[in-house]
Formats: sequence, structure tokens, C-alpha cells
Amino acid sequence: MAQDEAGRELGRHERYRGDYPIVVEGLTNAFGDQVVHQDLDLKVRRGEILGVVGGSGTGKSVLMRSIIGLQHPTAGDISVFGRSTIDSDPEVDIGVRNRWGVLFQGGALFSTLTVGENVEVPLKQFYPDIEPELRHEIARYKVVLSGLPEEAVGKYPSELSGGMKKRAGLARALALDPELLFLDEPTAGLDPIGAAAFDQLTLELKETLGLTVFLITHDLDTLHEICDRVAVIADKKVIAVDTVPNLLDLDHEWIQQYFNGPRGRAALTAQALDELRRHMDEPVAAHAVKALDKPPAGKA
Ligand SMILES: Nc1ncnc2c1ncn2[C@@H]1O[C@H](COP(=O)(O)OP(=O)(O)OP(=O)(O)O)[C@@H](O)[C@H]1O
Repeated sequence: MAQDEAGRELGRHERYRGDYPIVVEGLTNAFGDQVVHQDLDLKVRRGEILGVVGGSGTGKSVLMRSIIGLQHPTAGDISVFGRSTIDSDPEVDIGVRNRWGVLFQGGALFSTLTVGENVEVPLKQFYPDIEPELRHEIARYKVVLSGLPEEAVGKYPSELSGGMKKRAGLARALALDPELLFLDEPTAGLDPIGAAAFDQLTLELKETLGLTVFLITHDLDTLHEICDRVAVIADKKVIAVDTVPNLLDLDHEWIQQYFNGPRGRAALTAQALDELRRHMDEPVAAHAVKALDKPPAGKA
């Protein structure tokens, strides 16, 4: 069972009220001689979207897998909803695991099951006594909540576009009404319009369902648009956790290259333009949008 900060066990329908639903302390992960994390610390605040960034192979997915218990760390401790997930009893763990949902890279849907059946998998696992009719109804609701048309319930993953597959994976992640949502590169492989739509969906779900979101991404637009804070993994640790504007002030080579490189600056300009467009009734904003929207001299 999950626990509140005083160590009291939470009832099945009671929400976690502590400040930090995820606390990682002194985490070390090694594969043979390869040390991926060394003494890594991270605290995720309740109700935030935390972006997790870092170069390829810095261990973002390994960190997520460690938190959800799929990767046994070499050392350190991880608490989710106030309860250590390291070496805990799988039976007792159910009270923690049914409070999170995970969207893996690529969706990880079962190809032989329809979208609706995929969403029903965790429902069957955690609530085996639910009547099939009610289970179908819950699955249908989650599919629609994830922005898919109702007809998608009966489709197989192979019949869906990349964006629809992500939404179907999200519907499954939401099956158990989680308080915590893990997203591993949700916008990878989507076109910019599909990616922006998925970002907005994530933000709406966070706000309406009161979710805490752990979001691994390389997508600078996602970081600027929807993340409350961003954790940067480098040198086997979380070297900074802060808002994007505050990270921009840090004098760290990778952070500067990432956020202040050409793609980082383009994402920043796009966000500034969006912000200005919300104030078009003010002449100074309208003027700035007009000037910034113009292509640079010499370019068509
Ligand atoms: N089960 C495993 N056995 C051996 N090595 C592993 C295992 N899982 C991950 N690794 C290694 O750990 C390192 C970190 O992998 P991880 O997938 O977490 O990186 P990442 O930051 O998510 O990268 P990317 O941005 O490319 O997805 C990689 O070098 C990977 O090869």
C-alpha cells in the first residue's frame, strides 16, 4: 500500500497528499563495467509535469524503469507515494502500482488485441472481479478521453497511425485512473502538428485529472510548452532540476548547447510568439508579432 508522509497507509481510493510522490536517493545503476547512474538524486513534485532530458544513452529510460520497478538498481533507494519500491513485496506493491500508468516508447501495445482489449489488460489484472460490460465501458471512456474516435476501440494497432497508437497507449496508461503518469518520448516520430496536439492533451489531462507526469523527451517544444520543471541528466547524475528559463542561465556546456543551440532558440522564439499572440489587442505585441513573423531579409 502507498503511505502518506506520516507513514499511514492510504486507503484504496484515497489520493496521495504528500509533496513528493517520487523520491530517488543515491541511485546507482551499472551494467557490468558500464556505470549509467552514480549517486543520482531526484524529487518529483505532486501535480507537476517534470521533463527529463539528457543526451542519448545517459540513462533516462533506465531511471524510469528503476522507478517503476522494472530495473533493480545496484544501490540507492526509490520511494513512490511514500513507500520504497526497492525489494518490496510484489503483493503489497499492488497498492502502489495501480496508482501509476506508463506509456512506453512506441506504445508497446499488444498487436493481437484490439485497442479496447489493450486498455482492458490492466483492468483485468488489478480488478479481476469487474463485470465485462463495465470493463468495456471503462475502456471506451479512456479511449475517448485520449482523443481517439470511439470506433478506435475495435481496431487493431496495425490499423492505426503513429499518432493514434500513442493515444491508444495513453488510454491504456490511464486505465486505472492513475495519479502518476510516465511518458517515454511520447512525441517521438509524430509530425509537428501531431506532437503539439499530444502536448496539449498531456497538459489538459494533468490539469483535469490532477496528474503528476514524469516525461522523458528530446522535444524542445514540449519542454517549453508544457513542462513545469526539467531535470537534466549528465555525468551519471541529475545535474539540475529547474524551469527552462532558469536552466538557460546555468553555465553548463551540455545545457547551453541543448537549450541555446539553433533548435533550442527556434523553440524559444516559437513560444515567445505564442505568448505575444495572446495579447494581440496590445499594439506593442501586435507590432512585435508582425516583425518576428517576417522571414529574415534575403529569404523568401
Ligand atoms: N538491460 C540492460 N543491459 C545492459 N545495458 C543496458 C540495459 N538497459 C540499458 N542499458 C544501457 O544503459 C545506457 C542507458 O540507456 P537508456 O535507454 O536509459 O538511455 P536513454 O537516456 O533513455 O537514451 P535514449 O535517449 O537514446 O533513449 C545505454 O548505454 C544502454 O545501452
